[in-house]
Amino acid sequence: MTEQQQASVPPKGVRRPAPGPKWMATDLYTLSHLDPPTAHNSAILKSTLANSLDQDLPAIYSSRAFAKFLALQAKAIDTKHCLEVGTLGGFASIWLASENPNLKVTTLEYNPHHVEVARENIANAGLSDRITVHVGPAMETLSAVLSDIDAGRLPKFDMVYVDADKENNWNYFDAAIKGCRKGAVVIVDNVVQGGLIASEDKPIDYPEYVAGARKVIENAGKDERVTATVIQTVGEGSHDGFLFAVVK
Ligand SMILES: C[S@@+](CC[C@H](N)C(=O)[O-])C[C@H]1O[C@@H](n2cnc3c(N)ncnc32)[C@H](O)[C@@H]1O
Repeated sequence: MTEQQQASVPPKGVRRPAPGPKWMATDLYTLSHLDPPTAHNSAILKSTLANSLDQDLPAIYSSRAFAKFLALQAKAIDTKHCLEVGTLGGFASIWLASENPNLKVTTLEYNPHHVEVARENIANAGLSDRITVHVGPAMETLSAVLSDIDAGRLPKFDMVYVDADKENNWNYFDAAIKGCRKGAVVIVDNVVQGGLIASEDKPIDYPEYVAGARKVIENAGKDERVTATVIQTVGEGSHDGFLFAVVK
């Protein structure tokens, strides 16, 4: 191992190592070609992030390339109804709906300030008729949404994106599947945690995030309702990854 490589190895127990310069440069290069400022939704997404920052929301939105991946995945399976758990300022929701004109998003958020900013961003994007934000702890609002699906007031989910309190990953996954159609895709973000899921190193912070990531991976592996894999990612969002499951 060279000195430079040694210097780039993060200290033990770090869940979110600083993004390597090559990861960042690669994201910037690919985004500049595949998601240029002339893209149809570029101005809306830029102002969503700027307004969220201005109103003190934490910068924990999905990375730009990953949010577009979600929107393209929704397009690939002709998603009409997508559930998002964890809205923040609405960045991923706005990506999903702005890229897919026939898609409706149901998104769940418990922080009233995040909800207020998200609704403002969604209205500015002209998407209030297709993105519905439910306020409250997601296990409670999800239960109400599932009742609406059972009663036929809402269509089943074609796609689910879980990105909230990581300790509840499995609870959201398990509950959301009950509202999914066969062939639906369920994506759970941040399940790699800088590789700590496969390490004996103790996380220096948020050990419950690592535990929540392991729990959803281990339970999904035993769950007859789905088939799943995990894809690791690096980039502006550090070293992490997502669980990708298809409902049988
Ligand atoms: C990582 S952010 C979501 C980012 C968003 N998906 C995006 O890409 O723009 C996680 C969000 O989940 C919310 N959250 C955390 N625990 C929650 C809970 N129990 N119920 C509902 N929302 C929750 C947080 O307030 C935060 O806004």
